[in-house]
Amino acid sequence: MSDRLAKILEVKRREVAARAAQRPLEDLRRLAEAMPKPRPFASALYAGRQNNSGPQSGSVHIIAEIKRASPSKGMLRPDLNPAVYAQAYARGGAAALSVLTDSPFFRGSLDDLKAARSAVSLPVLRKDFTVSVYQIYEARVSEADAVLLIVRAVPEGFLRDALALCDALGLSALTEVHDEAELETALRCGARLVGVNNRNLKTFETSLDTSLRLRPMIPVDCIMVAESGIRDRSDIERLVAAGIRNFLVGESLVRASNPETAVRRLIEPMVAAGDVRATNVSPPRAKSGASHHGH
Ligand SMILES: O=C(O)c1ccccc1NCC(=O)[C@H](O)[C@H](O)COP(=O)(O)O
Repeated sequence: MSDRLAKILEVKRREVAARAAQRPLEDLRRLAEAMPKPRPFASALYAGRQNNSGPQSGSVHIIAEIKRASPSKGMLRPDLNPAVYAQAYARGGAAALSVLTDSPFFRGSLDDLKAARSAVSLPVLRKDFTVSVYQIYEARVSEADAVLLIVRAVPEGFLRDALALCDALGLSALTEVHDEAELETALRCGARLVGVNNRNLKTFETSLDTSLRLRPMIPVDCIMVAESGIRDRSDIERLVAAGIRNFLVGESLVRASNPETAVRRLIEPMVAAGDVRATNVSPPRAKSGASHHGH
């Protein structure tokens, strides 16, 4: 794999091995198994039938991301305070949070995840490059409610085992794919929460067409999340029109001058195609720290 993801994975494997040398897997496993139950992550998202399309069926659910930097864009917001952002996203009506815990490429940490999670009552995804079960136990011990599993980053056998482990620990697993073959692998391994990454991890280019192309292949009993490259309301509307309801949004929220308003703007009720856009639509009222999306 001679691409940009391969370099990240090389660093990640070394990093995890170094941590495992400090704290053995067995210790971490015991701690993880004694943790209180995670917050439900998958059920905070829209789980309606994926073929139930049309601009007005179902609401928009945002997984709002916390990241200070990224490999594709460099520094985004180096002084970002995770607790402050978590509260702003929750007030804006986010359904869940995603926190980058990778340090070398995203300037994140497990402490960021803990700070964000303890500031709100939303479920939180540990966004990292999972290459070892060690990181899944680590996520649980750090109170994550969900982890990311990137199909392209791991062998199929590991993906199957990782999904089973997440299940046993009560963690949701967001299984990320970028093309048809990866989607088939994810489904074969039992993934039911599927993230379609619009970013090509070989080149870092993004195209919303990836989500539009793969959406019809997602079985109706799966929850789909469109990830990456979602800049504004018009991008959401384009994807909603194709029946997509769950979105993972990072850069555009982190860069926004007001992250609370930025989330709210993305989830405002849609008007039917052809209608004149209402200018006085009231923003949804979300209690601080709680998702307004009840299921
Ligand atoms: O964001 C990157 O540059 C990146 C590069 C390589 C691997 C992963 C990367 N991002 C992780 C993510 O999944 C995104 O942060 C997430 O989907 C949000 O994307 P965006 O809204 O485009 O920030």
